[in-house]
Amino acid sequence: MSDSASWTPLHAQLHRTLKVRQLLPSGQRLLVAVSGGQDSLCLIKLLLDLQPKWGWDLAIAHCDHGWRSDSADNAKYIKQLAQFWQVLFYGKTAQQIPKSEADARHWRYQVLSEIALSDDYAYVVTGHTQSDRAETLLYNLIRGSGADGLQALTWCRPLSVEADNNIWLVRPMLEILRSQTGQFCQDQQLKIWSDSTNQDLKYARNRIRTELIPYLQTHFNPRTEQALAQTAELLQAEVDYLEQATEQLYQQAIIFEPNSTHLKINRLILRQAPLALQRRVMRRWLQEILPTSPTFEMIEKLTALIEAPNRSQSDPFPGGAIAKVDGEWIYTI
Ligand SMILES: Nc1ncnc2c1ncn2[C@@H]1O[C@H](COP(=O)(O)OP(=O)(O)OP(=O)(O)O)[C@@H](O)[C@H]1O
Repeated sequence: MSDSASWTPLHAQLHRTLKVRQLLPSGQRLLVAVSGGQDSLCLIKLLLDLQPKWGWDLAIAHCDHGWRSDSADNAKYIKQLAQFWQVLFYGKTAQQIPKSEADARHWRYQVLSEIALSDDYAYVVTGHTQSDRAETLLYNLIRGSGADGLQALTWCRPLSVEADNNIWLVRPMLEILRSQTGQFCQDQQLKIWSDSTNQDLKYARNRIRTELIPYLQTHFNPRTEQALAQTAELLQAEVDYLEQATEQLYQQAIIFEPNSTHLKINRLILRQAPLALQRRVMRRWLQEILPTSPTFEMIEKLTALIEAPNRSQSDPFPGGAIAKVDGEWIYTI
């Protein structure tokens, strides 16, 4: 613990989570993503205080999207904090202002990935909370997601799906509420850099946070955030299990045609499997052949071919591929 810090229940909670879940092993180099909001400030302060116990090498990364008039001052503030804490600071400014939240996120993760790769950080750590998890679950539920989207924010995942670079994105605060991070910053007298775009109700996520969750808390369940996060936690284990079973079934049922890029899949093997796995295998197959993510309708059409009469075929998928039934096989042309 640093000199001025005292051990609070939140320190103990994070320490316990890190131990039980083995999220950030001792002695590792950690790149902590700090926006200046209450969650990531709470995260970095807790990690700094726990550092003597774990022996990590900590650094701070801040990404300036440039989309608020106070963006540069925000970045400067984080740099000053890093200097005060004597922690290495990486500040990156977007060359072009991102057009959407999704673009901003994409750029941010790319930047974090590049820093981690070039300066040898095996872990990038973010301040996502239990409240974020609950909101993400609700957001995805309303948009019609399956269990995969509802598991909402996992504790740990590879930072980049494309590159095999062994950098992990870790979210150690998924059991800590936003109300707790706010209280912690206040108790520790940490100045929060408030993000005016967080109040903008044109962003669906903000409306879920400021209107929908409080409504659910008042009228249905005061522990709405915890309950939704718990659902996400349960679904995470179930999705892991289903994905393993899917992979096994896929490998049993699929055949790669020699001298061709075509794949064919065995209907008799798939018929033995439950619908949940049939759908997942078909999604997996479509992910191989389509240029875009498969939709629910596409997966349903392909799944229907498992029981369809011989010579049935699908409508063209994006990119032009068609699936056809030939006896015990479904193949694409
Ligand atoms: N500008 C930034 N610079 C550095 N880290 C950031 C920045 N913005 C967000 N983060 C990191 O990401 C975490 C989540 O932030 P926020 O909820 O605003 O992002 P999000 O885009 O909703 O999340 P996600 O990236 O999972 O979709 C923060 O706690 C912080 O660790």
